[in-house]
Amino acid sequence: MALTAVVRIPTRALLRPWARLRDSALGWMEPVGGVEVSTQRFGSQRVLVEPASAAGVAVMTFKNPPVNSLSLELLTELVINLEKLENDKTFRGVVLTSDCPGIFSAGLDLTEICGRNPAHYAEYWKAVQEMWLRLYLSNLMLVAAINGACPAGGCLMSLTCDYRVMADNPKYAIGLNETLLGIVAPFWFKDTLVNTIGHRASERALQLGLLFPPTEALQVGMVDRLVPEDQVQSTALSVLAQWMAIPDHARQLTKNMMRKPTADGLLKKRDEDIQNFVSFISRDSIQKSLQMYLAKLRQKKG
Ligand SMILES: CC/C=C\C/C=C\C/C=C\C=C\CC(=O)SCCNC(=O)CCNC(=O)[C@H](O)C(C)(C)COP(=O)(O)OP(=O)(O)OC[C@H]1O[C@@H](n2cnc3c(N)ncnc32)[C@H](O)[C@@H]1OP(=O)(O)O
Repeated sequence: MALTAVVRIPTRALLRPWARLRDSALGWMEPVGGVEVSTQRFGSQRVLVEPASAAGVAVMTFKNPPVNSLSLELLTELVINLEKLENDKTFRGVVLTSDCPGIFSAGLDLTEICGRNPAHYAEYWKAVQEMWLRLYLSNLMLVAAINGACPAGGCLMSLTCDYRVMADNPKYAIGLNETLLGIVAPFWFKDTLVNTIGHRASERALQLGLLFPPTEALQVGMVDRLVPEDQVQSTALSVLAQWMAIPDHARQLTKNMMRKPTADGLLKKRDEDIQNFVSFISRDSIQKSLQMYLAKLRQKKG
């Protein structure tokens, strides 16, 4: 079924993006000559992209059941869809969210880093790096609508966003819990956290592998806002509407100025980071820890 519709955004609003917010607030919807905005839903098996009702905004929904673990396929699809949005200059902001009830993302797919061969670990780690670099340096405004549990790689993904809205449900937790699995968050995970919550709080959180319930996550600055579960996405969209009022070029240059030095840390030594990861994850002791952790997860039900 064709879902394409075309909305026309006046050229003056594209030249002055902040005018769009004001114009739409005034109920100005007249289709006058301008640039075509596709409202077509696109995406792939595990990543759905839907234009939101506000012009220039899309919602990217992860649907990799049961827990949105970041498999190689999901990572690849995420990057491809993000690139599509970036290449389509009509989009300025994206909400990232999940289709898995109660789970934003369970983080890296443990079956990708457990019981495989070094070539697979290298390929997988490159995809993890790529996901982080693309999201962290994206020119788009990214808002995470965290509608469930958000450990480890899921937390990292949300930390790449410009703003985080989380469901105020004490059952959910967010954090970089790698040490609980007997593994170590790489330096760029650490840097992303430090840039968000500061050095001391990061050191404590990383050493203890803390998973913060929503209220504590808000207190420490890991998320920016808590709302009832059914308002997570709508709040994320209204936050984006506020950010849209800022001229893109100024906001993008500012974002780049804040983030590029951190990203450069990895860009300068991607291959070395891959080698470190492969040799670390291939150790027998690490593989044993991961197998035990996976077994515990699987036993939980039994
Ligand atoms: C010196 C340093 C050099 C280099 C750096 C080295 C190393 C760094 C390496 C890696 C960094 C990794 C970061 C990560 O992201 S690791 C992943 C961490 N994730 C977690 O700890 C989350 C684990 N999952 C959970 O806590 C829960 O599943 C939940 C809270 C997300 C959801 O709970 P539910 O009760 O709703 O669901 P479950 O019954 O627990 O799970 C359902 C199903 O899914 C499987 N599963 C869960 N999480 C994962 C996962 N991350 N990967 C793969 N599979 C997962 C779980 O086993 C169940 O499977 P079955 O149905 O039983 O088969």
